Amino acid sequence: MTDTDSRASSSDAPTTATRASKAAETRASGGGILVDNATVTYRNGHTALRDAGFAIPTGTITALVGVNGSGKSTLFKAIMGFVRLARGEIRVLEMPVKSALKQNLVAYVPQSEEVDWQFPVLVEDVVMMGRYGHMGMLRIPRQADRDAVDAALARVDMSEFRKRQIGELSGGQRKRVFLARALAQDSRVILLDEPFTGVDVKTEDQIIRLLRELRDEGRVMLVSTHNLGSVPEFCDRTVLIKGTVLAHGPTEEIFTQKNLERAFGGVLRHFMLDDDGSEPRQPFGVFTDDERPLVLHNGIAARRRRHREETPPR
Ligand SMILES: Nc1ncnc2c1ncn2[C@@H]1O[C@H](COP(=O)(O)OP(=O)(O)OP(=O)(O)O)[C@@H](O)[C@H]1O
Repeated sequence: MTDTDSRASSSDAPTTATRASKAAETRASGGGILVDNATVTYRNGHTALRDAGFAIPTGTITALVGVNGSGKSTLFKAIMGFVRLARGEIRVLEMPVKSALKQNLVAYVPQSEEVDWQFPVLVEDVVMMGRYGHMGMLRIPRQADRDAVDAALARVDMSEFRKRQIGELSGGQRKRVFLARALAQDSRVILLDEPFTGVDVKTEDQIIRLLRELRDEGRVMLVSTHNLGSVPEFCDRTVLIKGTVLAHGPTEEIFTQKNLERAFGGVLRHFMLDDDGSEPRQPFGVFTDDERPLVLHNGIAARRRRHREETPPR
């Protein structure tokens, strides 16, 4: 897909100073994802992403948070090489996007709306698609491919559904199948577009547990989500986006009331409550963009109690 027109100009050529700072960012990215000055302009002239920059290391889960239309999917498309950058650069695992894609290192778990659920295909066939890049031209699966599919289905607890048509599954089951496809691909970088939309809390917890395991295996995950309440629980880092990157870094530093207000403006429902009415007041703030609200106490994101015993995000 080439949804963009190229607007690169000679004045954007990197100077020695910018090259040095980019090298520093690449080191800081720890070989994960580096987005440097990335700008995407669609064919109709709309610039959906302007001079976006952040770096995330491997072995981490990063939330991509912003209002509808802030450029989250556009950023995913740019990392997947579906849209061209007008200027700037994206590097994945210290290589250009093209090379990373060629080596099957990047997997994408799409939003539900992007999938044709009426298309007659079995669950196991969807997961096998993750193996295509490992097969020859004729796409004849070998034992290693079948083993990878079996393992991936087992890991998301969907083995018993393997002969079902994909359209016959619930929303949460469909998400798990697409996660299994990413697992079968054995990619090091996994991009998840709204993995929690339309799934119940139990499935959401299952997905979060799996993402933590993948993080501990040294993979890098970028997760777009409107479930603000879940972000401090499982995302080590956060990228706040609104046409550009407003802020990025460790979630506890980025998920502040001030930053969230910048990212969401008046879009979020935001309540301020006093805890006991005593002076000086210690306000609770509740931000809600979806079914799971984010609770801030003294401007700091609170976590759900039941996750406190688990390994804290790094
Ligand atoms: N193919 C396209 N051509 C022109 N403009 C587009 C195209 N795709 C997206 N846009 C515009 O680019 C902006 C960013 O869209 P994008 O889909 O990246 O947002 P998003 O943050 O993923 O939104 P959501 O949370 O609703 O999924 C929006 O203003 C959108 O209308």
